[in-house]
Amino acid sequence: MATTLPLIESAKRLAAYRAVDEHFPPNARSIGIGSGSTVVYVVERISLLPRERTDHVTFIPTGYQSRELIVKAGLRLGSIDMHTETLDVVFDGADEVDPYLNCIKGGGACLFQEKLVAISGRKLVVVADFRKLSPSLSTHYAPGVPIEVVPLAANYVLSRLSSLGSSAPTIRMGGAAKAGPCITDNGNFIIDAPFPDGFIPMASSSISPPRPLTLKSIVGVVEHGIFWAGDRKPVTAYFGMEDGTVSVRTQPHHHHS
Ligand SMILES: O=C(CO)[C@H](O)[C@H](O)COP(=O)(O)O
Repeated sequence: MATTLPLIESAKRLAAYRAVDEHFPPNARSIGIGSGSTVVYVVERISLLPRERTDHVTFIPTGYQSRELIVKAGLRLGSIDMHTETLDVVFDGADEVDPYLNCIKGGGACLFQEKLVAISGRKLVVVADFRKLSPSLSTHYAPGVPIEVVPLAANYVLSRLSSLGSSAPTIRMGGAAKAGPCITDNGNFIIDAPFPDGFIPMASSSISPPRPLTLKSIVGVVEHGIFWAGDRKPVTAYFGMEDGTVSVRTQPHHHHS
């Protein structure tokens, strides 16, 4: 394991640097900054740009971690609730990405704000390493689909998810640093809901399949971590590969709405 860690970190960094180099607009006004360990390198790259390219840009975070990254890099912090203008671009990580660039997100429990910021952008640029590539959603990322729920409704949502076909959905725990459940930046719980292979249908970029939408109609579900490429503006994904290259993918079909 000691030898694979630097490889993965360098894969993340290569993907993030290339994504910034190709998508940070010359006259940027506002940029969304997502969450996770890969986005750290996005902010690192942005902070290396000439100040005149970043001085007038407002950076919109997707949670506390991302807010701290922006502040510590000396960049100008904004907030999605204060911001009405479409963001030029949103950079974010992902837990699993299928060939249509549909994603599972929420491994870091930030999926609600990530989705809010992603839909507020003109385009989404995903940065990840090769481990995130997946032929079909919910086959590679073992915990399944992260779902943010109002705490009072957690048991009800668990039972609804089981009857929908999720195998052993669980409330995410805080781990060593927190007794009891993981609490999101919005004060909610996360349920991780694994689904059997094929449950989440492979969708082309223009179709939002009906089944996952039923997740949203469960009382108590705030948001789920399936990011349909068709729900958003164009998506481009940068994957740092094992051989040191970066694989750039765009949606097979672009729909401009
Ligand atoms: O969705 C997320 C947080 O909710 C992250 O973007 C996702 O977990 C990827 O993180 P990392 O870059 O550390 O693998």
